[in-house]
Amino acid sequence: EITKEQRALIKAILDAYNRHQIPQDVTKKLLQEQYSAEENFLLLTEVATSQVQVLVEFTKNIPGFLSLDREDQIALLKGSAVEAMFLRSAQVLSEKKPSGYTEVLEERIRKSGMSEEFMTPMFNFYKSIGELHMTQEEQALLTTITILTPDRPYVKSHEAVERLQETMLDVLRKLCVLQHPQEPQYFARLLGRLTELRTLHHYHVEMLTSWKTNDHKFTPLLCEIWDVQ
Ligand SMILES: CC(C)c1onc(-c2c(Cl)cccc2Cl)c1COc1ccc(-c2ccc3c(C(=O)O)csc3c2)cc1
Repeated sequence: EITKEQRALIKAILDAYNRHQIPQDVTKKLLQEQYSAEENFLLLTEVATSQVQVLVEFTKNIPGFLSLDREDQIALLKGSAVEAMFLRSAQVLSEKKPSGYTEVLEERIRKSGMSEEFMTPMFNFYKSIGELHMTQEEQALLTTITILTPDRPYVKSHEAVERLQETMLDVLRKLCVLQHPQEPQYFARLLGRLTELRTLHHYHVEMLTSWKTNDHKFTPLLCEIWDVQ
């Protein structure tokens, strides 16, 4: 019972999701460079910065996003960047056919000078995403739903964002029923991941502080989007 409009919406979001990816010359470095806590941190910072740029381009292609209040668009991007990056890195780490990035990315995250306490929840999340075997459409829609979360700090037109998010939730719910007929709880499990993302987001604020105290530098874009420095 997916309508024609909803099919068009899925296509638009999936196309945007596939079109906007980190350039090869950036991700390739993860495979080539030395392994040291310093080098790993620098590489992850470079990749995260590139991922934020990709995220901004993807978000601009979410139908309806650009008609939101301009300041709300910024508030949604700032509020969702970390969660969208957890989702993206989770997809890379849980690829069935390891793209070669899977191992190196895990290794570099584990050895980037981040305190141990964040490893467990972070890698539990990665495991729980892997177990879902999400399709491309589900990954793209879940990222979209995360971005369109109305209760981010400083969002003024809460209802406008909520309406957009509900449109996407409705599409995702129908898609889950279609693509996972044997798993009636699948949609609920996906939404459970969004709750886990919020928790990781809270951890991430402390992660940044622990890196900062060890005098780790971020890029201007990351400082801007994460309100650090
Ligand atoms: C500033 C930095 C030290 C940092 O702080 N918190 C986190 C951070 C961490 Cl450590 C975990 C989760 C979220 C964040 Cl923000 C990070 C690193 O963030 C990342 C962002 C994005 C990728 C990422 C995306 C796509 C791809 C692809 C692909 O698309 O083909 C191939 S390799 C790859 C790698 C990895 C790490």
